[in-house]
Amino acid sequence: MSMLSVEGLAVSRGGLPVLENLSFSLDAGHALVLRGPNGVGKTTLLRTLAGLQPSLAGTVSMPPESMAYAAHSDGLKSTLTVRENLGFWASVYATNDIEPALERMNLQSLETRPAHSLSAGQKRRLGLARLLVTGRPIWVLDEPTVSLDTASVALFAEAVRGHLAGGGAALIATHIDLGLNEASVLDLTPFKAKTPEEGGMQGAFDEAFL
Ligand SMILES: Nc1ncnc2c1ncn2[C@@H]1O[C@H](COP(=O)(O)OP(=O)(O)OP(=O)(O)O)[C@@H](O)[C@H]1O
Repeated sequence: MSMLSVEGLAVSRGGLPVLENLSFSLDAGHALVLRGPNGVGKTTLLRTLAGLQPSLAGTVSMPPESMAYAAHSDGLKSTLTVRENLGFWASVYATNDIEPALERMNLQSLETRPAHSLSAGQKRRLGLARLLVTGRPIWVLDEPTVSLDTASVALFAEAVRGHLAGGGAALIATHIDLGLNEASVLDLTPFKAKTPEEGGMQGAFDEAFL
């Protein structure tokens, strides 16, 4: 059964249509990676799914309050420490235990540091740790690995695997190889679009390896 179902979706940015006729679904335990060149509309699609802007057409179905969205910005409170930031988000989402998130994103040694004093990659690890305290099953992630070093990318990929193994799902726009061999790919590159007759779904949904 699908956690997220998108049918005939059309999205716009700055008043101009960007993508149209997108249909795909995301099941529990699965990850879908969004690919496509700069400007094709990945961020616009994710913003629309997250409810930050209206669609032009189509439907998006998911259980209420099931999505956690991580945009380009880390959404951190700069004067709060790492631990306080996660505690803040845990209170927003009414979840309790932040220890697994601290551990999973390797933040224990930084927990007393104010967020403004962190490096870009450390901030990004904290921003991603926020996902773990939301308790939300559908992760929608826009370029989550920006600023991360190789070890942190692997840490993040492991966190995604853990999330999927726990029955969650993830939609991830990324230009890099996350090493998630089990993920499917939705390639938005216009010339790569396959017709249903060629074996593709609407939106050029294509089973592939990363
Ligand atoms: N704030 C904005 N106002 C108007 N147009 C915008 C705005 N942000 C993006 N656009 C335009 O909307 C289109 C889709 O942009 P979008 O950011 O969704 O692409 P993307 O696939 O996420 O790109 P990237 O890989 O560079 O992040 C582009 O043509 C872009 O120039």
